[in-house]
Amino acid sequence: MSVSDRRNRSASVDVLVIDDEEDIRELLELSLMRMGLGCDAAGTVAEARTLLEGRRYRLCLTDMRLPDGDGLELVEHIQRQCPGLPVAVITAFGSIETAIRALKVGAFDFVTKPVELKALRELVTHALKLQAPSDAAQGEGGRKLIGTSAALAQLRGQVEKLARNQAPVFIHGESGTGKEVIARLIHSLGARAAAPFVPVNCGAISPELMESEFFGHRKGSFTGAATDKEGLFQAANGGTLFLDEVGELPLSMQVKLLRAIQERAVRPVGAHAEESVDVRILSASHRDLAQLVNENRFRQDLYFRINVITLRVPPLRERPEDIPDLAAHVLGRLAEREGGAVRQLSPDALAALSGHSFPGNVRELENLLERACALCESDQITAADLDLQQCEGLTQTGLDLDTGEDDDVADSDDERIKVLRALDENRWNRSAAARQLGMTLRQLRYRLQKWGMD
Ligand SMILES: Nc1ncnc2c1ncn2[C@@H]1O[C@H](COP(=O)(O)OP(=O)(O)OP(=O)(O)O)[C@@H](O)[C@H]1O
Repeated sequence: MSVSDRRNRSASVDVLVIDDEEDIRELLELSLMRMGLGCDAAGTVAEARTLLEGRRYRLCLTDMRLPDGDGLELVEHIQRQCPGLPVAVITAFGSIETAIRALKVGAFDFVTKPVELKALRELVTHALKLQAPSDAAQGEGGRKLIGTSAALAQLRGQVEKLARNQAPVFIHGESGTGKEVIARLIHSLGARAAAPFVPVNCGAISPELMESEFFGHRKGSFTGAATDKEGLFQAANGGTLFLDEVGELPLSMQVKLLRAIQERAVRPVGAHAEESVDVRILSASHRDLAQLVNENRFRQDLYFRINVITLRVPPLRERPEDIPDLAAHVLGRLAEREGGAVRQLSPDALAALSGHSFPGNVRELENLLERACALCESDQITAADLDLQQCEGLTQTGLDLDTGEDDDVADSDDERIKVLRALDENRWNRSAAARQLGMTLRQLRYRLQKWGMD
C-alpha cells in the first residue's frame, strides 16, 4: 500500500511533515502512521504555508534546509499564524547551534538526522500532550505565580510560552524570588506534566556522591552501595530535572552532566551499559553564570547547553506592587494551615512592607508574616507586629549573603546568631535554613564546620 493510500485511510490528519527529500518524507510519514497518526507532507516552505492555511495540525515537523527557505522561517511563521501549534525541527547530526537557534525562536524541540524512531516517538508523544494555549493560560500559570507587577505579567507570559516547548531554561534571580515556583509551572503547564518534576539542589550533594546521585549505581559498585539505586535522571525520566543552584556543580561533574544531556543517556556507577533517558533540563542560580564562565568556574559548553533561554526573576524590592497580593496569598495559606480567620494587614503594616528592602525576597515575606501571625493576637497585623526594624538591623549586621565558602567572611557573633536563628526557625532543617539565609547548603555546612557545630 502506498503512503498516500495509507494517508487517505487515516481518520484525521495530525502532523505536517516538511522535507524536500522524498525518501525522508516517506520514512517519517510511515513512522508516524505506525503511531496511528495521519500526516500531510510538503517539500517546500510555500507548500507548507498553503497546507497550514487549510488545516489545523497538532504537530509540525520540518527539515531545516528547504529549497525556498529554511526551517527557522517556518518556526517564526507558525508562531505568528498558528500560535499553539508545536513545531519541531530536524537538524543535521552535530549541528547543535542550529537546533539551539530554532529553540530560541520558539521551536518545540528538535531531532537529529538520521531520525531515530525512539527519539521521534518521544517527541511526538510530548507534543500531542500539550494543552491548547487558552486552557494553559487559565490553568496554573495564571493562578500560582502571584503578583500584578508588569514584570510578573511578562514572566507569566514567558512561562506559558516556555511550557509549550522543550528548550532548556536557565532561571536567574536572587534567593527566594520564586525560581523553583517558576520551574514547577513550566513543567506543570507543559507536555511532561504527568511525569515527575525532580528538583535537586546542586549545592547540597556531596561531591563524592554526585555521580551516583545523578546517574544511579549498581549494587557493590562502591562501599555502601548495598543495592541497585536509580539516579535523579532516571527518576525524572519522561519529566523534568530541575538543577537548582547549578553554579555550585564541581567542574568534574559538569563534564559528566554535559555528556548526559548531549547523549540523552546515563551510565550508572558500576554499570557497563548506558541507559537512555528523556529529561527536560531546567536550571537556576542566584549567581551570574556568565561571570562564573569567565572565571573558569563553569564550563562554557555546559553554559550554552543549559542556557538556551534565560528568565530573569526580579527581586521583590524592584516590584513592590506585588507585595499586597503575595501577602494576602501567604496569609490565606497560613489561615488554612492553622485554622481560623484570614488575618488582614493594617494600612501601616502594608506601608511598612512596601518600604522594606526584602533581601530574602518572597521567602522573607513569608517568614515575616508567619512570625507576625504567631505573635499577633488580633485579626489585624500592624506594623509593630511585623517588627521590621529588627529585621533591617539583622540584615545590615548580618552576612554578605552572596559570599562563597572561600571568602574571608568576618567570623562575628552577629553572623553566628543569624545562622543559629535561621536554624532554629527552620527546626534545624539545614537546607531550609540555608535557603532563608540566601546561601547554599555547602556554604552553611562550611560555616558550621568552622564553628565545630556540624
Ligand atoms: N510569585 C510568587 N507567587 C507565589 N509564591 C511565590 C512567588 N514567588 C515566590 N513564592 C514563594 O516564595 C518561596 C520561595 O520561592 P522559591 O523556592 O521558588 O524561590 P527560589 O528563588 O527558588 O529560592 P532559592 O534560590 O533560595 O532556592 C516559596 O515558598 C514560594 O512558594
